[in-house]
Formats: sequence, structure tokens, C-alpha cells
Amino acid sequence: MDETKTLAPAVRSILRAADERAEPEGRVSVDGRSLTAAIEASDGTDRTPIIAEVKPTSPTTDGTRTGDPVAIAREMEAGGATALSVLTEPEHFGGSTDALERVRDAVEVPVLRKDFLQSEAQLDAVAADAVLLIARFVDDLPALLTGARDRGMEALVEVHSREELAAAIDAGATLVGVNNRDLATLEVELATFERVAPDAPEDVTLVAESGIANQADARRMRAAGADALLVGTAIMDGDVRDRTRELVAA
Ligand SMILES: O=C(O)c1ccccc1NCC(=O)[C@H](O)[C@H](O)COP(=O)(O)O
Repeated sequence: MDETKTLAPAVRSILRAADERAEPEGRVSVDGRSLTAAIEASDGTDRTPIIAEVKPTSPTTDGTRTGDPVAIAREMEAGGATALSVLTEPEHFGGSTDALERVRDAVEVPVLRKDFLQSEAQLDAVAADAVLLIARFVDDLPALLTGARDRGMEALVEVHSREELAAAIDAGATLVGVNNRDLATLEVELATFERVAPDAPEDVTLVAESGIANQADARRMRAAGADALLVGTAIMDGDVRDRTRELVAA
């Protein structure tokens, strides 16, 4: 069966657009800031590591959020974010590689590139400290993991099920995000993280992604084993610095 048929139409459209984007020229080489180390730096403190996402829009967002990505990123950092996630997908998320470059120049924390990468060549579109690799969309995960590492970037491997987690671990992933959003329906269920997390080996750094709306959700994900939380909407749709600070204090 064609795997893409089980995806939401918006996700199929995202993947088609990614496929049609021109391949970057050249090869990036990054002296990356470690996302894993930044998360681990909160161990033994009362801070919740938050990866705050600069998210102009998305298929499930009404309208587009205006605001300079750099100004937003600075507010996130001032609110105590451990790292930032910047969308580089232009057509469905309003992101750009230019926004990521400008954000990375403006902040000191690690910056994750959030996109829908399917091939090694796409890693070269922009220098980031880490890249998201969605297990479900990548044919050869070990090759992409090696490709990212060879360029000096960490990889956050995103999974949505216990089977995908097992495949990610087999491929050598050490930084894993469990997406609470089902890319077949776009529904968000925090129970997804709770179902998948117990299968993760102790030495894997685990990130809970999507649908974390408030401090109660943040505490729920931490109780289920999240080492860090990736949050977009709840931060973007309020006072960015205050919302970040609240989640860091959860
Ligand atoms: O957010 C969407 O609408 C979306 C739709 C289709 C594929 C992916 C999508 N989101 C990507 C993300 O990973 C989220 O932006 C990220 O986890 C933050 O989620 P949230 O805090 O719920 O904004």
C-alpha cells in the first residue's frame, strides 16, 4: 500500500511541496550548539527544558501570525527557552531558511530546523544546530542520521508509535521526539507520548511534541518521562516571553 495515502491531505500536500523545492547547492558544515547538552543542562534544576517554536502558521492554525521571527525568538530566549525550533517550510507553515539564519545569528541557544526532509541533499538548505527527521517520511533513516552528524548537526527523530520508536532506536537515534499529533488525522492526543515513552531506553533524550497548552500539560508530559517539551501554539498565541516563562516553571 502507498504509505502516503494514510496521511492527512494537508500532510500529503506538504510532502509534495518539499519534493518540488529546488535542491540546495553546496554542503553545509556547522559548528553546532548541542541540543542534547542544552536539555541535559537542566537536569537537577527546577526548570523544564522548553524548545519554543517560531511557528507563523500551520494547516491547523487560523490565519497567519505576524511578527518578526527574530523579535519572537529573542522573547523566547528571554523567557528561558532551552532551545528554539524554527519552521523552514514556506508554503504551509510560513517559514523560511532566511528566518532560521537570522534567528540563529540573534540567539545563543541551539536552533532546530523544523521541516519535512526526505533526502540527504535537503539537509544542505541552511545551517542549523539540529534538524528534525520524521521517521515515517524517511526511507533511509540511518543514512540521514549519518548525513546530519557529518555536517555537524544533531537530529531529532520524530516518531508517533512504539514501532516507529523501535525503528528509530535501531537506526541509532539518541534524541527522539514523540509527536502527539497524528499525521493521518492531525488530531492531538497527549496520551500518545504516555503510550510510547515507556519503550524508550534510559539513555535516549526524549522530547514531547505538540498539543502542550499549559503548565498542567507540561507537568503531565514530564511525569510520563519527557526530558524536554516542544511547544509552538501555546507560546505563539500569547505574550511570548510570559508563556515561555510559565512553561519553564511548570
Ligand atoms: O501544527 C500543525 O498544524 C501541523 C500539521 C501537519 C503537520 C505538522 C504540524 N505541526 C508540526 C509540529 O510539529 C508542531 O508545530 C509542533 O510540534 C508544535 O506543536 P504545537 O505546540 O501544538 O503548536
